[in-house]
Amino acid sequence: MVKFLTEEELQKTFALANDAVYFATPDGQTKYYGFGKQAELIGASFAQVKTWLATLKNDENKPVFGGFAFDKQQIADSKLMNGYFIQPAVVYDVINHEMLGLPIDLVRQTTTFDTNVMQITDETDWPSRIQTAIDDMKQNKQHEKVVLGRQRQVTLSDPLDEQRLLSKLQNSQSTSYHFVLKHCGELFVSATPERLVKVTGGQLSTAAVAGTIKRGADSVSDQALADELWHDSKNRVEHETVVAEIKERLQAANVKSLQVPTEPQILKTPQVQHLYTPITGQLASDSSLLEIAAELHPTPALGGKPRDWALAEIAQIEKMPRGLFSGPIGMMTMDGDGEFIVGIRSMWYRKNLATLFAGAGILAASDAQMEYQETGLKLLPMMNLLKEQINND
Ligand SMILES: C=C(O[C@@H]1C=C(C(=O)O)C=C[C@H]1O)C(=O)O
Repeated sequence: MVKFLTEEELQKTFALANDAVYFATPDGQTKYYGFGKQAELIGASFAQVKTWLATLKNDENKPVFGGFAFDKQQIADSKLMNGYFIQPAVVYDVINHEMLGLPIDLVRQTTTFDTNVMQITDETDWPSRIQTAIDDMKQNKQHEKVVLGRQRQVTLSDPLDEQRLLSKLQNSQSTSYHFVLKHCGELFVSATPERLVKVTGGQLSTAAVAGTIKRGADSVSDQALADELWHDSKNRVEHETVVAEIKERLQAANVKSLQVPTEPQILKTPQVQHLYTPITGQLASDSSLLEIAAELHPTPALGGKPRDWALAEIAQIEKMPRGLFSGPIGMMTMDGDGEFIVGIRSMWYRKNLATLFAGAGILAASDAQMEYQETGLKLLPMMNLLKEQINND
């Protein structure tokens, strides 16, 4: 019998492989590594992925992994950020100790460096740019919400140590999903608390995650902040917009037995706490995971309301296209099950340059400076990973 690789060996293999993927869920039910390439699709749309899936070999129910770009804007010099899907040559299902496919040969050696952060560039004019959206929403009541993102460029002294990155990621952000996709020397990394949609045997689960406040220094102040968030009308409206829209779109997609709690819960990450509403239902027999993902994306947690106005605002106010940031990323098996999460708290890395992303829901009642601070907290999971590249253990 072939010995299953240890986590450390899997992380090392990730660093050595040209094509690799890692996907783990916070409920501990899913943890996959994939290496090598059996099939791929570059620049994927929902329709293209559907057609592509039908061409793949189905023998082992080997999953495919990948992500859709947030919108149609293109990043000119990327083979990953405009949408990319891969069926790896081999997939290691860590939870079930199963290997699907044949191990690939990796003879290359990696050299590891102590990688330092050399330079950080922020969009310091972001508050004044988002103020134009706030002013517009004050004037035009039908413009309810737009989620605006900013990017931070971090220049590194040396290449990323991917093995270290994976091992540090696993020990951080325990209430978030972990996703790392590598192709053509580019890496997309996300530690996101937000599920877009999961389907298991026709049972569908999604969630609204919107409305944010910082964490407290101790449990008393943390609870006080959670209470403040839960009772804050701006955040409750922001959250309710997302819940209502998800519900409406699922009903339009003929999802049955919808369960939508009337009041939100609190979801905590180490940096922030969110309003959170889990939503479940039953997929119609003629529907699919991909169809629901296409229907839901972008929810007003990442786009806004009305959707078309918000997408136009995003394209106009944000300086650079988002690529996979806030796009649906995840995995699917050939039998129709799978899970897409929302690619936030994320970064794109290539050639010693990391681009970090964070966004915030903007309403007429928003304060631009506070939203800038909130996005600063949302950049921390990826900043911490970069800082932990330095060998100090
Ligand atoms: C857009 C992001 O987060 C989204 C915006 C939130 C908000 O504004 O309250 C909360 C969670 C996410 O839906 C991000 O983290 O980049």
